[in-house]
Amino acid sequence: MSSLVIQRLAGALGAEIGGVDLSRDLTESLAAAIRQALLDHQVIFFRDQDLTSEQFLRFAQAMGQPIEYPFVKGIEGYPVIIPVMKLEHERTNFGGIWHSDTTYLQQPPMGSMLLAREVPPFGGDTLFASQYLAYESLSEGMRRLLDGLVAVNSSAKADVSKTREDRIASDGRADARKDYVAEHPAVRTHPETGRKALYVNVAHTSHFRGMTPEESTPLLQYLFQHQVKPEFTCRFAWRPGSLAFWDNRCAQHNPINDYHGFRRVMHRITLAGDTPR
Ligand SMILES: O=C(O)CCC(=O)C(=O)O
Ligand SMILES: [Fe+2]
Repeated sequence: MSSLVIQRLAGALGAEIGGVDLSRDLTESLAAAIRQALLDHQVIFFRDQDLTSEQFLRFAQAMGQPIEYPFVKGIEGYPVIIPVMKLEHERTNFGGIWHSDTTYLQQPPMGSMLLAREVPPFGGDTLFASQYLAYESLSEGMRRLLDGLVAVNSSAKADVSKTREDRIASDGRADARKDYVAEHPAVRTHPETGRKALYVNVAHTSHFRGMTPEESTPLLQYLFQHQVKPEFTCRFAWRPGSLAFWDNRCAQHNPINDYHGFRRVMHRITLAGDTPR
C-alpha cells in the first residue's frame, strides 16, 4: 500500500496527487504507484514541490528516460530541462494551441513534466483533453474509418511554429533542423493500457497519407473540434511549485495565453517514448 492521496479533478481525466514529497528519492513501490496513477488518470498534478533542478531530474529519471527537445536548449548544466516561459514583453506562449507533444518525431515522447517556477497573478492555466474519450465517443463507422488511416505530422505547421518563436529566439538550439515530418496511425493503441486513443492534433497533423487535401481537411477539421470538447477536458491552475506530468500518448494539452504583461516561467522535462502502433 502506498500513502498517495489521489483526488480526481474532472470526469474526463486528471488527478491531484498528495501525500508524497518529490524532493526525496522514491521507493520502487511509490514510483510504481505514481506511474500507475498516470496510466489511470492520463495527467497527474502535484502541489508545493519546490524542487531543485537536481531533484526534478531525479524524479523524472524515476519515471522514465529524460531526453532533449529538438528546438530549445536546456538550462545551465541541465540539457534535458528546458525553460518554457513567457516574459512580460512577449505575446506568444510556448505551445499555445491544442497539441500532443512533438508528434512530428518517429518516436514522440511518452510524457512530459512541467514544474511551475513563476506564475502570473491570474491566468496561464493549462487545459488537458482525453483522447481515449475522444475516440470512444465516435460512431462505430467513424472509428472503423479512422482505424485504417495514417496521419502525416509536421513541425512546420504555421500556427504552432509561431508559438515557439520567442523561445527559439532566446534559447534556440544551433543544431535544430528546420522541419521534421513523421507518419503515425490516426488511432494509436496505448502500449501500457491497451486502450485506443485518437492521435491527430491541430498543431502538427497536416493530412492523411494517400488522401488529397480536399479529402483530408474536412475530416481533420471535424476531429480537431471534436477531440477537445469540454466534457473530454480538465483545467489546471498553477501555483509556484505545482508539477504536472502528462501522458502524451493519450492526452493533449493547451496552455491558455491570457496573462499579457506578466511573466510565467516553467521548467520542463520530456520523457522518451516508443513508436506509435
Ligand atoms: O506551458 C504549459 O502549460 C505547457 C506548454 C507546452 O505545451 C509544453 O511544455 O509542452
Ligand atoms: Fe506541449
